[in-house]
Amino acid sequence: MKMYYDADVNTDALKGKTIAVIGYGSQGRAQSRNMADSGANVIVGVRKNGSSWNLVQEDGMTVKTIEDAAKEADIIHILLPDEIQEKVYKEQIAPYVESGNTISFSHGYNIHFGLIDPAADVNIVMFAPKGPGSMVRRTYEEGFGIPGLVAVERDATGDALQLALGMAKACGLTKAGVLETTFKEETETDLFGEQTVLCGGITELINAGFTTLVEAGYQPEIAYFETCHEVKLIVDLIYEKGFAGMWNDVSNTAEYGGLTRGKTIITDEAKEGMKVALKQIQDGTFKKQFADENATDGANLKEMRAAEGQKEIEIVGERLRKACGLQKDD
Ligand SMILES: NC(=O)C1=CN([C@@H]2O[C@H](COP(=O)(O)OP(=O)(O)OC[C@H]3O[C@@H](n4cnc5c(N)ncnc54)[C@H](OP(=O)(O)O)[C@@H]3O)[C@@H](O)[C@H]2O)C=CC1
Ligand SMILES: CC[C@](O)(C(C)=O)C(=O)O
Ligand SMILES: [Mg+2]
Ligand SMILES: [Mg+2]
Repeated sequence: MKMYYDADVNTDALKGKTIAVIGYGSQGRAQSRNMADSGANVIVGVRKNGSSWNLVQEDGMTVKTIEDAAKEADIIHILLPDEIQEKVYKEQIAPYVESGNTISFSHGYNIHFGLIDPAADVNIVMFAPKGPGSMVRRTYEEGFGIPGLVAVERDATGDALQLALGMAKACGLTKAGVLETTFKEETETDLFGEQTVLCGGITELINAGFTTLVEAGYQPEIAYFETCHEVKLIVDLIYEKGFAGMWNDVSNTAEYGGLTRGKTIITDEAKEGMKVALKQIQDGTFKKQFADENATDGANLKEMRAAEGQKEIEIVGERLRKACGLQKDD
């Protein structure tokens, strides 16, 4: 394992460099503000008719069209949704990329799957915060950072790693530590994590627990507290102290019940499903399915999104979060 901290980054790694952050969404907004607040020369490239354009200006950052930002930059850090990066890169970025420039990402998807293929005299790097944009910004404002990953796919100029680390440091990540990886490893593990555990797995687990209790006649609000609300509090314990720290903090009853019953819920069958999901990531099946989905303008995704919003747990949850002051009225 190779971990980089603040002290491993050359102090002048980004000296004289202009960084164009392309996209001002979850990661783009957080990362560009952090880097600018750290003293880096950051410009933001977004489309003129989109909602980000005004937001960049309201935040006091320099806004440009994607083409102008790409033209001006030494480092082009692409933080657009993965599914549109290929088109925007080909049409609005690639024509302006010069020899010795750096193309940077926070997820290896488009490079690993061969959708973006910069010229041979261009660096290809990644630094990826291991968490959502809101946390990237919040922890930076608190004087720390979240951990991240760094990878160099191509070092054309001899200083590609330091450029990536310079940006990671400016975002606050090297305060917590940045682990070296490859585009392949980051892409495959990130997709696996979000599909099977972090996003896909946990929502299905929570909803299965919630509906089991409701169908058995318990109040939905009680079911929500037990199967959803407390998840964060228990995961916070695991986040801070590991499984052992969590088991130590909960009652002996919970520890005994959890250790004997957990395995009967997440059985070998669940692990077999995880293996299938991993295989589909590795052999390109998922990439093809996602591309086909995007070719229909996300028709299935829109339907699934709408169905999620209609779930009882979402309706009960919103009411309860507002009643408890955990969520503000819209
Ligand atoms: N979300 C996260 O927390 C994490 C994301 N990542 C990676 O970071 C990258 C960015 O993800 P994320 O921040 O979620 O992206 P977002 O979906 O939040 O990006 C939104 C931004 O993209 C712009 N955009 C959307 N469509 C277009 C288009 N057709 N043409 C031009 N601009 C467009 C939007 O502009 P407008 O306002 O004009 O629509 C907006 O500025 C991805 O590679 C992702 O995998 C990595 C770690 C965590
Ligand atoms: C877990 C989802 C994620 O991979 C992330 C926040 O790291 C993403 O793609 O948004
Ligand atoms: Mg991730
Ligand atoms: Mg991801």
